[in-house]
Amino acid sequence: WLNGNTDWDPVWRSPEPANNYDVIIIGAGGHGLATAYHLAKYYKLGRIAVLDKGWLGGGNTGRNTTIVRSDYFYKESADFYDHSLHLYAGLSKELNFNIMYSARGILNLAHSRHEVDFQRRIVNAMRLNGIDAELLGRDEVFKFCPILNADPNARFPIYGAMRQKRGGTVRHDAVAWGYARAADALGVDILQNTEVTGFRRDPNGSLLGVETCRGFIGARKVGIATAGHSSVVAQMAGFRLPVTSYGLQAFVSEPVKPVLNTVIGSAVIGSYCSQSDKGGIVCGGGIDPFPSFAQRGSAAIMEKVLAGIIQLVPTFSSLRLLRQWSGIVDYTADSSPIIDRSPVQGIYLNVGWGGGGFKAIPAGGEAFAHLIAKDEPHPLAKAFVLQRFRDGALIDEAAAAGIEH
Ligand SMILES: Cc1cc2nc3c(=O)[nH]c(=O)nc-3n(C[C@H](O)[C@H](O)[C@H](O)COP(=O)(O)OP(=O)(O)OC[C@H]3O[C@@H](n4cnc5c(N)ncnc54)[C@H](O)[C@@H]3O)c2cc1C
Ligand SMILES: CSCC(=O)[O-]
Repeated sequence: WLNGNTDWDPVWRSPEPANNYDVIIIGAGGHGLATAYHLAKYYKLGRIAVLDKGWLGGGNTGRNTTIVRSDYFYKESADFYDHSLHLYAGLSKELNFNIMYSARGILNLAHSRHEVDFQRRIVNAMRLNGIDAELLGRDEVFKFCPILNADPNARFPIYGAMRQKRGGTVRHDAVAWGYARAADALGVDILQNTEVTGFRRDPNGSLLGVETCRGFIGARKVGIATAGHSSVVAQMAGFRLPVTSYGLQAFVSEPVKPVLNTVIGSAVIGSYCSQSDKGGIVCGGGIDPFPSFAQRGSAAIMEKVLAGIIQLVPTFSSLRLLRQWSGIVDYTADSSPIIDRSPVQGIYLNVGWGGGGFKAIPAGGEAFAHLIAKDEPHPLAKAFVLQRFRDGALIDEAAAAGIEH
């Protein structure tokens, strides 16, 4: 149906596993699929397979709140995420698939003059890094987003906001589907329902391939892009990672007419939301305060996040909640990712994105493919290495990495 013929034409194949590949990527989320696409298109690295224990895009890439932005504090992060945002702007054309990038802006609200002072410092730091951040005064905020609570006596009155105009939203499923279709068309085998259960190495410790629920599959290079399960997969290969997995929830209301023209969030309140193209108000907040591999979440977080949303937009109190879900996010100590070789020769890592890796998928795929193909870090990812946790060269983006993360 994609190519105009009448009988059903799959958007991607469902091949049987080959006996071996040149590269196996574990995890058919956005990062894994984007990596395979880059390896096939730009490095022509022979036989490539992406394995997923479930369905492609069924992990965090299909469960997130679709925000993209690059308003990070440190230069290493700003350069990386801004490159990703620029890639997103051209991705529909690159993949010939409408990923619905909407540069509707993102507002980080300030609720005191002290917060405004703090945001002024952050905006200046971002502008020094070339990021289009700006500081809005109170009146400018309500002119840009009229539905916000303008009551000066509110529990959290709005004093101003930090805005990034190029921030906004992207349709998350479309990112996974677009990369999957393009990678498949380049000959990448996407093996869904193929759980990796272990690694096989020869007596000298050299990597031979992966054990899966569909048998052994050989490969000399394996990339791990399994987000919340990255520590589980790393343990199969015999090493530990400095990541902890938590549940991160999201919520969507019943669909309503267009009322919210941008992304709004408040670090102090711990809630953020935007309106999806289907009309639902998509809400998110902080992680569940305990490590977990359960893709559900606690009611306490739901109550806290939704109470915060109603603070920001009181009229949303009349909305009915349609659905709640959760993903498992892998957090590092500094809320920055790990794109690096692992301690095991031939195994590579693209993990640690926590609650903020959707915006990084295009650049993450490019950087991870570069690392696997050339066995050296991508220029934009040189700082995101494991060694930083030993020598303390952390890139602490906990504040910029989203709400209460
Ligand atoms: C509720 C929520 C809201 C979020 N909101 C945003 C946002 O607005 N903006 C943003 O930038 N980021 C956001 N994030 C974070 C973002 O979604 C993730 O960082 C990003 O999607 C990670 O992509 P990935 O490809 O690394 O992981 P995933 O998409 O999770 O893919 C990993 C895949 O690995 C597979 N896998 C795991 N173990 C195995 C195994 N043993 N064998 C085979 N396959 C395996 C899984 O099935 C999964 O499909 C949010 C996350 C959540 C949960
Ligand atoms: C989960 S918060 C999303 C983000 O990083 O903007």
